[in-house]
Amino acid sequence: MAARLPLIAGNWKMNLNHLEAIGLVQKIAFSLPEKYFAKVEVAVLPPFVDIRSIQTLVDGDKLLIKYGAQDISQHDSGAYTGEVSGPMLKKLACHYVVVGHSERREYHGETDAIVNAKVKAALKHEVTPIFCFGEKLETREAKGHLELVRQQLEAGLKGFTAEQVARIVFAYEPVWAIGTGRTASSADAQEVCSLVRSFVAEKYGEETAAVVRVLYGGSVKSSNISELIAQKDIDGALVGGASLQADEFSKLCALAAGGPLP
Ligand SMILES: O=C[C@H](O)COP(=O)(O)O
Repeated sequence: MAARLPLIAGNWKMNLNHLEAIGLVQKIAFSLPEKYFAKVEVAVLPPFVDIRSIQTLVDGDKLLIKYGAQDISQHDSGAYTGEVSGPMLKKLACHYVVVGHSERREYHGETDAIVNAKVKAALKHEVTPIFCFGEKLETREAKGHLELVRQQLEAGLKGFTAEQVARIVFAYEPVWAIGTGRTASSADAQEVCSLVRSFVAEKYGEETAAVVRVLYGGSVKSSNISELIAQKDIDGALVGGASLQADEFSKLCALAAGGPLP
């Protein structure tokens, strides 16, 4: 199986203005010297208004930290008030964009079809989509999580070729574990991440399945990252709350890199 570099992506959600963003990225960069980046890819996903400042910092100081956005429009341009397009993100040299986060699905009515269109827009403009999916608590309790995730994958990937799927980062985020302090057990997370890889193998071939990265997200912290990342099919984490604290996030990234702690 091809080696997959772990990815730790910090989704800041609606936190930190552009000045605070600069401070946080500087602290993370200071804590994580170059040697860590050979073993883990580190990305921050700030609010749109912070991205230009982070780009300037990363470029100016030649930082190895990557960055991206939390959403993308399915359209390239036009009368879509409040939206930000793929070409705009590309121009800011964004590496990643989160698509289909449960908070967008829940609060902004994003359907699987919209998520599919947004993943497509990201791929078109060469910004790597971090495609999110996952079940709510009632589905998990009814043991319907594997079927639901399969449906979300079918719908989200509709119409894509194996070459396109190979460029997607998958993120399994059980909604009941987001911001609740309740992490899925590593076995539960592995069960779904393994399903994702099998699904990709079945539909797009073993080679594609071997290269795609599958992240887990939901109350990931420095205290649980090692166990999660030790699972065969978990290639990193999408981190919310813990990505807002420089010390905690740097420690988490260092552990994902296999240490030593900064
Ligand atoms: O995108 C990140 C996830 O929603 C996880 O957030 P959390 O780490 O605060 O639970």
